[in-house]
Amino acid sequence: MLRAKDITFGYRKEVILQGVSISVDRGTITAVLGMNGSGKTTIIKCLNGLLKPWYGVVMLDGESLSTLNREQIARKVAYVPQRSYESDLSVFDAVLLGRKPHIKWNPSNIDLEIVSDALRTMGLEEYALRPVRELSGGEIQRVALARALAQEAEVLLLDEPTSSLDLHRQLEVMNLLCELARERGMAIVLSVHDINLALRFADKFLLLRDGRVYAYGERDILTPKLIEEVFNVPVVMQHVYDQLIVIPIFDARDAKNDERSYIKVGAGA
Ligand SMILES: Nc1ncnc2c1ncn2[C@@H]1O[C@H](COP(=O)(O)OP(=O)(O)OP(=O)(O)O)[C@@H](O)[C@H]1O
Repeated sequence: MLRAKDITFGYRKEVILQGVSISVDRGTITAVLGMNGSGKTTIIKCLNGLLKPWYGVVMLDGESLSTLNREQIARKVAYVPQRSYESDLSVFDAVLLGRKPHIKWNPSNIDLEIVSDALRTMGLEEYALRPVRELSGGEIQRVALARALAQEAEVLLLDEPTSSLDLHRQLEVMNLLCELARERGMAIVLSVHDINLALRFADKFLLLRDGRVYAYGERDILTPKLIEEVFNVPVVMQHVYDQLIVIPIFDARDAKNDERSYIKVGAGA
């Protein structure tokens, strides 16, 4: 559905991404992982055509993104940025904006129904008439997700979609994304810092380090050694209730030498 080949991109003269390739199939979730500044947002923006790669090509359903205009892209690709906007619009109108690529003159009853469905799915019905700027960070993040749902795109690109959500909402949103992938066949790419959330819900993993692909593949590529190399933190991986989890470990001797490198996760870790 969405393929990027050998993407190289930089801001001004500085190279940020080098030779990044990714292939996203319908019905799957790909998690993009890496340290702060490794290029996760940048690759997601390249996949959406918001940034034009210096080299390489992004193909959307067999067509090069560079040959499509914003509206053609928006009919197929929805993008939820990391920092969602604060706006004077009501929640309903903000979500209705998701229908823009489909609306000619006025929204039809079908458009309004789709917006209502998206609000319902994201648990936002009671907020429909409130201005977005009065909502909490997590509520605004759900508005952005509702708008992406209303867009009815086949590809969903999400930049840290769970970063402002409480534990309950994180699981709710990730389960919803799984449902969208499995039942509607959407191709989903998300950047995420919570490696355990990624492990639990994603099918494929793209690990970036300094703008290059350090590893790319299915769950079996994620080993403690690889995670340590990418995040510079030693970890162990354990099964808990059939769920593989990553636990950062604390080495007192090394931490004494370099406090920045290690994260303490609690006694006995
Ligand atoms: N508009 C910009 N102009 C110049 N440099 C930028 C711009 N946007 C990002 N960068 C730089 O590009 C690099 C990659 O940024 P990017 O936002 O893609 O990283 P990220 O992996 O998403 O980081 P984070 O986990 O902190 O969100 C960083 O060094 C950042 O400072």
